[in-house]
Amino acid sequence: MAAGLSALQQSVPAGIPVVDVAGLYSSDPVAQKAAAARIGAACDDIGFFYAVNHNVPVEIIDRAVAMADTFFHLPEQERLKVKADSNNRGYRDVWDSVHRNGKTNARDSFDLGFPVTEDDPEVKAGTPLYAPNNWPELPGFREAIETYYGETYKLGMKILEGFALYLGQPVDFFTRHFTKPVADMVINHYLGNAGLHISDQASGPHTDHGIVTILWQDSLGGLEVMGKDGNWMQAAPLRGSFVINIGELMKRWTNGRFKATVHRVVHLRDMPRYSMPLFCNPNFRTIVDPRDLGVPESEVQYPPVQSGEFLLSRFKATRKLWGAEKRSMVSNDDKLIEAAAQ
Ligand SMILES: O=C(O)CCC(=O)C(=O)O
Ligand SMILES: [Fe+2]
Repeated sequence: MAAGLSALQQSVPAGIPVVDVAGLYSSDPVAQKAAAARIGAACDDIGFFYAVNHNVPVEIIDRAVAMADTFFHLPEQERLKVKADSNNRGYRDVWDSVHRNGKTNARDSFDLGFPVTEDDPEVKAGTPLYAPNNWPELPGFREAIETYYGETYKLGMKILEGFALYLGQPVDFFTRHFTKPVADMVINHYLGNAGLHISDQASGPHTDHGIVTILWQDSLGGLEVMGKDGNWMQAAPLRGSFVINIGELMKRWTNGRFKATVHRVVHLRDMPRYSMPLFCNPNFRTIVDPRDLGVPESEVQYPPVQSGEFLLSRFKATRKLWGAEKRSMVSNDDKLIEAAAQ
């Protein structure tokens, strides 16, 4: 069963639109364009929207969450058997991700990527960010998470088709760069602990690094998005929806037209919170250049970057496993992030 429009009846903040994406799956070009127009308008405006009618079966989401919960209840020594290296595959303990104020984010996670094998040419060549996934010996875990990954990945590709239509490009303008994508998924487990202070943010203020994020969050809330007025808006959980948001690479590709908006997670409750973002990023060597979208030379705000190198620079600035000491964002939004982190 796909998640339905009943979600629309639930309360969501005025600044974050709810978009019915069913048109993207239609063979009718009018329906496709209409969905793409709503998606594009949201990305031009705040860079965040809720996607409903997205074709990801709720049973697959529920199963992934249940298996994630089982994994995070394993004894720490079991979780550490699949400890992540600097390829973002496996278990990352609370120590790894650092917040702007020097504190660690109050969460641990399980990370995986687009499936590749040991004998994949990129893996053999040692290209960063390509590595086989690092699965725990937990019956049912791999199957549930791989299935979830596959379904949300399909949604990500549909959304990229919507972006292409909206921007007047061939439908595969973005997806053609996703033959071996650096599309990492993270299962976030926010510890939750009564007595945490607001500065112990579960996830400090940040913008996402890549093209587009497909985020599932549980029913506890805590995700906050910075509004244009500088105030935080609660991105309240909307049952059956995904939160979709634009990252820095897509902002660059669209020459600043699509917004990569600062967000954070504040979770001060005495119970764990789960979220599962899928970060849709293209093949490592994709060149992200606003001129490809017809931006005249004189108006180009962002020089071309190689997607993989750009992501690496961001990981190095934010993750201890990659050498970061204190979060220092490589972003035009640095001032905003600084202000938000006070
Ligand atoms: O947990 C959430 O709701 C958001 C997580 C997030 O923003 C991220 O992992 O980039
Ligand atoms: Fe994020």
